[in-house]
Amino acid sequence: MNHIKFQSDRELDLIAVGRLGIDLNPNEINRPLEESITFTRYVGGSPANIAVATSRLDLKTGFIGRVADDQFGTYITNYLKENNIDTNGIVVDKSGAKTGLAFTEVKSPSECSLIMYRNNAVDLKIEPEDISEEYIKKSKAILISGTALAASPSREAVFVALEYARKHGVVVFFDIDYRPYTWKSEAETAVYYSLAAEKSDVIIGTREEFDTIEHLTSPETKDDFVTAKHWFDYNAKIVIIKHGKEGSYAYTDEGDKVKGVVFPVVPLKTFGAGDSYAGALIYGLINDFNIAKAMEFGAASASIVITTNSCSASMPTVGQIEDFIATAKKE
Ligand SMILES: Nc1ncnc2c1ncn2[C@@H]1O[C@H](COP(=O)(O)OP(=O)(O)O)[C@@H](O)[C@H]1O
Ligand SMILES: O=C(O)C[C@@H](O)[C@H](O)C(=O)COP(=O)(O)O
Repeated sequence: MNHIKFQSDRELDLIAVGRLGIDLNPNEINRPLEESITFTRYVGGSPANIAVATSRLDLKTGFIGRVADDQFGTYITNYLKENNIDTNGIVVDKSGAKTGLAFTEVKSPSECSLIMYRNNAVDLKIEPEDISEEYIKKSKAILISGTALAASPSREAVFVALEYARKHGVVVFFDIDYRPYTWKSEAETAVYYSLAAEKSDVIIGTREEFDTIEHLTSPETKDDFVTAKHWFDYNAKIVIIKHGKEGSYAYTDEGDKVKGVVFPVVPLKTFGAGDSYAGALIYGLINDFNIAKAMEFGAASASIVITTNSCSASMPTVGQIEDFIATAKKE
């Protein structure tokens, strides 16, 4: 049991809003990117990864976003359909904007980074008119990903989605998803992230990401409890603060603090942890798991995904997560 109130009479469980991109992961790893020659293409973009995760976990998942009017846009849309994600909220952009690319670097299992090509990125062309109130009211929850706040018209579209969600009792998950190269200034980042976080029910981020969005209001904050309490003063019911391989903490507006378990693994790469964690956590909360169990699902999903060379493609099923947890508990 958890205290998030999801409307039961909804066609969809989750609608993700925002970035649909492409990950290009090197096949030659454990070396600098300049020494990688071939890459494997995957659908990427944090909200896309999370949508694939929740759909793989049998949540009825939709998406609101824009794709480029080219082969990559076609590939992404087809991949979502193949993964049983409703694509009625996806708009083919005609402006000539291009799909955001994320080249990942795996210098070592613990030294991973991204080089992102996001000039004229099509995901930031999403417009307020792309947001359908009728579509959003069909869902139990929406996922907002912070990078969508980085530029107009995407920024305004997100706030329209937030208004519709709150109007129709749709739970708002806000994954901070801070990608610095997309933003112009720390102040602008903090303003728009704060405005969105104030309207959110569940906020998920790393310690560093919370430091970024609290840059203006409480720059000295580094304390998880102080961070969580700040957001409870608005609409937050749960604040999840992730700490990498040290695990995660959940704070509730009812005064609970829950430490998330970690499943130690030897990672192949570290990226993919956050999105797989978020997808499985959302699955758990929507299925009325208690917070500890939802976090356990998230941690297990993350540990599974970081032992692979991809993010979206390796999102696990419920059975895979349950088997992983059962095996880990036997060891
Ligand atoms: N090296 C690791 N080993 C095991 N679990 C990990 C590791 N890194 C991350 N995780 C799990 O994934 C969750 C999210 O990872 P984190 O790195 O904090 O987020 P992000 O990927 O968004 O930066 C963590 O809370 C933890 O449960
Ligand atoms: O969000 C992006 O554009 C990059 C992702 O597609 C990529 O898979 C990634 O970095 C995911 O890492 P995570 O945020 O740690 O899950």
